[in-house]
Amino acid sequence: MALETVSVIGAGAWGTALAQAAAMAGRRVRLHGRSGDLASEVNQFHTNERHLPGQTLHPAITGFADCERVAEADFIILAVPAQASREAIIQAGADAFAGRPVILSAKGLEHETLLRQSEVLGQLAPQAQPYVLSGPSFAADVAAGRPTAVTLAGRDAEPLAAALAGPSFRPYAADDIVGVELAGSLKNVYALGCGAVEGADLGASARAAFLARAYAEMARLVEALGGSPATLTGLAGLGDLTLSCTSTQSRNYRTGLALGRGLPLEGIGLAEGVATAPVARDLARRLHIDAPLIEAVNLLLTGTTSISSIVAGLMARPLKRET
Ligand SMILES: NC(=O)C1=CN([C@@H]2O[C@H](COP(=O)(O)OP(=O)(O)OC[C@H]3O[C@@H](n4cnc5c(N)ncnc54)[C@H](OP(=O)(O)O)[C@@H]3O)[C@@H](O)[C@H]2O)C=CC1
Ligand SMILES: O=C(CO)COP(=O)(O)O
Repeated sequence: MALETVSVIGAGAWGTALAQAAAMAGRRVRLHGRSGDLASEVNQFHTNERHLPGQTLHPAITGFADCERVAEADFIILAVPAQASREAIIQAGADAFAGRPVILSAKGLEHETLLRQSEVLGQLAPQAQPYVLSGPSFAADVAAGRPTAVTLAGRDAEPLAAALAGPSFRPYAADDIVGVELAGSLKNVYALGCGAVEGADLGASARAAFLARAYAEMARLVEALGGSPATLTGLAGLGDLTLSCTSTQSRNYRTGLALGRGLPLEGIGLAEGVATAPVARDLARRLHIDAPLIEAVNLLLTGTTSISSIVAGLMARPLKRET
């Protein structure tokens, strides 16, 4: 199957960065945003100042203002926020995805339906060939050509990984779509928690403890939901959890930081963990999986309980063996 041209749906930070990576890998890229102004900016000035300020885009990227002609490509990358994917797929039309590899790159679970991104795609466009791209990768780093390694999961993912690989972007092929999707979504919830630990000045020891117990909790959930805990040892698991739980470049971490400090959340931008946290909590409860950190982050987000009470509750849980 030819993999020369790619349509990227969503011209935010991540869609534009992935467009850049694909162009650097030698692909011809169609970048589909919602606004005509953005398409003109990409085509005239090779920039996307709103979402990737200061970055010059590769000349092989062409901007488009709508989703109507996404099918004019060998494969598709979906890069709108998780809660907008359904709308974006419907707008493009199921036929656009039929028989094509579709790379899902949003890191979130759908509110109300509790679905993973590949399940949403499967519902709306069952003929699409789903792949999931995840791992430790800030848009600004990828777009600027800083070395980045990610996981690309799906059936026979190697050719697609090769189509996106460049000198600074290294996708590793994998099989476990469920584990990779869950890891990418859940790390955002834990990044909110780690940010709050930092914001409330609970100390580096507390943050490391949160990270380690988050990893254990994530492994329980991934296994119960049909993914492989082994996936979590890789880029999409440990890699992204570490990045997002320790870097102020992460919007989820910064959102948690602001919550921990009792500051307003304006200006931080999209934090997928806020919408995914209640979904993760509902999935865990439904499966009777012990997920105290996800419960704690949800409590934090409701704003009804102080951080010190949340922490006291966690520390007072019955003692248990570590594994
Ligand atoms: N930024 C990053 O470093 C990374 C982000 N991701 C993931 O990528 C996903 C997107 O994040 P990111 O690009 O950063 O977010 P941004 O806020 O930068 O951009 C979101 C983009 O989606 C568009 N959009 C929003 N709603 C819709 C809709 N209903 N239909 C079509 N387009 C829509 C927005 O359009 P408009 O501009 O018109 O509002 C915007 O272009 C998230 O799930 C995130 O977790 C993954 C790895 C890294
Ligand atoms: O997923 C990311 C890095 O891998 C981006 O994290 P944020 O969405 O928290 O900024």
